[in-house]
Amino acid sequence: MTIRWGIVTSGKISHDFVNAFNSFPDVGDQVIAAVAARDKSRAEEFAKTHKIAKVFASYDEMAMSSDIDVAYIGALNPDHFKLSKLFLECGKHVLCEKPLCMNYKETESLLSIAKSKNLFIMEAVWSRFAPSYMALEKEIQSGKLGDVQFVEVNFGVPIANVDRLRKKDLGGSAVLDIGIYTLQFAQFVFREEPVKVTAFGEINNDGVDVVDTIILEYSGNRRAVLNVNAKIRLWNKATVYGTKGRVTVEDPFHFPDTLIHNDGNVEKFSLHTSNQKYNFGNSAGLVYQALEVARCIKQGLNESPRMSHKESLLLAKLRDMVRKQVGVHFEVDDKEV
Ligand SMILES: NC(=O)C1=CN([C@@H]2O[C@H](COP(=O)(O)OP(=O)(O)OC[C@H]3O[C@@H](n4cnc5c(N)ncnc54)[C@H](OP(=O)(O)O)[C@@H]3O)[C@@H](O)[C@H]2O)C=CC1
Ligand SMILES: O=C1OC[C@@H](O)[C@@H](O)[C@@H]1O
Repeated sequence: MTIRWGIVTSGKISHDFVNAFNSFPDVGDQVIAAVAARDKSRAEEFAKTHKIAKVFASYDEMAMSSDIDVAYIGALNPDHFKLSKLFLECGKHVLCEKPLCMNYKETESLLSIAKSKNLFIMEAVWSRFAPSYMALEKEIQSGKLGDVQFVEVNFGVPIANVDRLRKKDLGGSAVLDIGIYTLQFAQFVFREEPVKVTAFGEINNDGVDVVDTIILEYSGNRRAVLNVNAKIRLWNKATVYGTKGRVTVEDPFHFPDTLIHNDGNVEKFSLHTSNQKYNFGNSAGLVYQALEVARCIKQGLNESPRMSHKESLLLAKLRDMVRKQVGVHFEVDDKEV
């Protein structure tokens, strides 16, 4: 069974996703079959660049076609719910860029639509499929660190002036865009809902958070301190501390290629290099989530155990809690889904 992908939008991350896919040595029985954009000429240009066979004049046309099995949604945050819903209701599986939705309400509604249609959907938290994350999980589960007590993560990228980050109507929010990676890292380590969330930050003149400091408290007085910053570049690493030692996930922790183990051993994970031009760091790693999507679809799964629906719901809940404390409110928060 060939898995046929339909790329939704001709944007930067869609470019990176297709580049990562096409440059990977073996994607198995999968193909990038089609693309759709708001404007057909942009879709045609995208298709020409990436040698994609089919171009659709609109998202709706591709959703209704029988030419694709799964949609990759590379749209702006406010359109994730609408477009994922469109493709699900047309019987297509979905991989939607992070954050899956603007808030918990949308996330819950979208996942229930997928369940009712018996279709696969996943939030593209691509970090979870990094080979280095598999090694990190093994290290934590091995007991070498002892009992994990503390996690600290920094994620600072100077993108506060990028429209999709700084403008509320485009879904701008540091916690939605980059803070999600720090939250998912803490959840990857502790695997339980925090008992307390404390957050404070800075908002811009559009009411969008550009800096967030988040403290997650877990059972047994375990904690995570997350520094999120859209104004300046930080040393974007994550460290997991236990009673017997620590492991550091080097910059960029959100898709790392280096782990520094407690004994000082530096473990490297090479990404398939190619002459592709990417918009974002380590984007070659975007292919690993696509391999997982295909695996799950072929096994008839509706979700991936590595980035489950429960996890997406919890991340949405935590983002809503952070936004409430920092003072960021979206119009969509007042709407019934
Ligand atoms: N996984 C990762 O590493 C990354 C993930 N992302 C995520 O991907 C998503 C897109 O980010 P990115 O690719 O940088 O975004 P872009 O600025 O490239 O825009 C993506 C698409 O959104 C549509 N769009 C652009 N402006 C508007 C607008 N004003 N109103 C409505 N639609 C518009 C266009 O679709 P069309 O082509 O159809 O016209 C565009 O191609 C975000 O949700 C972000 O969180 C982003 C970067 C990295
Ligand atoms: O997901 C992402 O990766 C890191 C940053 O580039 C951010 O803006 C983007 O959305």
